[in-house]
Amino acid sequence: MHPIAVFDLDGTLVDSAPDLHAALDRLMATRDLPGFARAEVVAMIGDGAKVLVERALAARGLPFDQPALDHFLEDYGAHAAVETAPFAGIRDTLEALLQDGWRLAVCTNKPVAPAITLLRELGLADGFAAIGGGDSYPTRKPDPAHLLATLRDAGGKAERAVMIGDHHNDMAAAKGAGVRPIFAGWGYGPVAMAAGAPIAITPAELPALLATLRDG
Ligand SMILES: O=C(O)COP(=O)(O)O
Ligand SMILES: [Mg+2]
Repeated sequence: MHPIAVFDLDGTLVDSAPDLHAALDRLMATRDLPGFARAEVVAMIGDGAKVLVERALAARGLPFDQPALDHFLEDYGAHAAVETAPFAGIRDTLEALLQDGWRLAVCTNKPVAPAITLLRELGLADGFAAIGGGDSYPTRKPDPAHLLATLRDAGGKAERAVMIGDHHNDMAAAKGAGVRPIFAGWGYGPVAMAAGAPIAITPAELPALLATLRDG
């Protein structure tokens, strides 16, 4: 069975904060509310679109409401790849891992529709055996069932997999699933979120790091 490298999306494969930020600011503008600084938005990312909108509204003293989420999803879905780009070195790293015999998958809390749109627009979608979104299965990260379902769809199993992510949700899902975690030090999460997992400072470190895990 293939070894599988499962990647988180936002903050790990792609720097998606600019388009999430822009869509959130447009949502706020529809309600005559002020927008956010990038650092504020980055700190709100990690638990999917609903929680993102919930956090943005809460920051303005408002409760969650469904029309706000619907507006955000429609707007973001149509503008997910305007400024969003893969982090430096990601394309080469994915290519190197495929060459090394790794199968690749994505496990993201972003809803699966914009996740697929985004990966397609960036020309990355074809490399992945499975893309498990935040609404693809009954639960999402940190629930290990999200990662295990993604692995199943990719044709792999936990013992031969690694999970690369930038958030404590990624590390928790990996731990719970019995998958070896790697913390993406280039992403949005503070390094304390690594919680003891090996840390890669740049994507270029991954092929060598994963080779030690596969062979070790
Ligand atoms: O959409 C989010 O909030 C997080 O998405 P991620 O799981 O790809 O980091
Ligand atoms: Mg992330």
